[in-house]
Amino acid sequence: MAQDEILRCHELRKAFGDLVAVADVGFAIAAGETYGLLGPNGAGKTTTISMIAGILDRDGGEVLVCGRPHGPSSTWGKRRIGYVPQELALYPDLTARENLRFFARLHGLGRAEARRRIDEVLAVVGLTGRAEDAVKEFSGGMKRRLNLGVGLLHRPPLLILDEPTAGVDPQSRNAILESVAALAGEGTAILYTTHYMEEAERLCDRIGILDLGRIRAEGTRRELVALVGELDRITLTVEGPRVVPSLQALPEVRAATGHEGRVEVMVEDAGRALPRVLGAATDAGVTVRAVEVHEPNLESVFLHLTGKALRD
Ligand SMILES: Nc1ncnc2c1ncn2[C@@H]1O[C@H](COP(=O)(O)OP(=O)(O)OP(=O)(O)O)[C@@H](O)[C@H]1O
Repeated sequence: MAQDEILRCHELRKAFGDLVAVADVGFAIAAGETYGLLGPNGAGKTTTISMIAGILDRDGGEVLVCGRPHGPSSTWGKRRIGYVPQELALYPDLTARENLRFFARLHGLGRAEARRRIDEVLAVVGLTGRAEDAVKEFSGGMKRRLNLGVGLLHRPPLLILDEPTAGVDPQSRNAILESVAALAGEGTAILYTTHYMEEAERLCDRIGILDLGRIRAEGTRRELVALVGELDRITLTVEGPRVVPSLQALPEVRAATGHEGRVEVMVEDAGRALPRVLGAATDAGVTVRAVEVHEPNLESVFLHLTGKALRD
């Protein structure tokens, strides 16, 4: 095990009757790393993380939390996991602070420690100003933020989030994404499931693409894009002599075409190629009026790997 490895799972399997929900899933997450499980509805995300959290019996495979085997009967592992389910687990008649106090007691936090920790958690999820309000008066997004706060009370080294932004307003979504990034910055290992590719791209260091209960590919966004052979596209709006032949001569350029003052250049890595492309254009005596860079996203990777769109 790598020294800072917080989670490792392999060969996870789960069937519901004849339906194989998770066929063979494995990955590892280090401290401070955010791992995204990206897949459409029904791909097996919730089933996978429920087995990892130890709230669902698995048919096969292994889960190690901080190096120790973990399962439904392991309280050692559960103390190291903060699991935030899709469904809200809050008492609507209690205030935010009272809810947190209740769950802090369940975690066995002492009175003084609980008070300190509740204040910290309220700040992390951006609800300090609403701490004394009853949860039934909260918006859906605020309830989701409090739900996240409950999962943080015991300072778990591993945080598991099941589509934490599904159906929340943009302000709460942003607050949740910022909280998650801050927690990762403090060293928490985060397992994040989503079918929003923008969130996976923004938050996750590595992404596993899950389809029909299997991880079809894994890596950083750039690695995944490279894996399926997608290229970046640079579009130049130009004035002046023909520039396409000198662009085609650059080793970074896979293809270049031009039409009516617009030149399309295909490259592997736009960030690296752009200075050379602009330099070649200037050398050819061309004035560049505008530059646009289009990087292929995870949606196209997903389509490539599975033949279907992420969102139905
Ligand atoms: N308790 C259950 N009994 C029977 N089938 C189940 C059960 N839980 C999940 N399934 C099925 O297993 C498959 C995977 O479901 P799962 O909830 O893990 O997917 P998901 O990727 O989390 O999807 P979503 O984004 O909709 O939550 C689906 O076909 C689902 O209908």
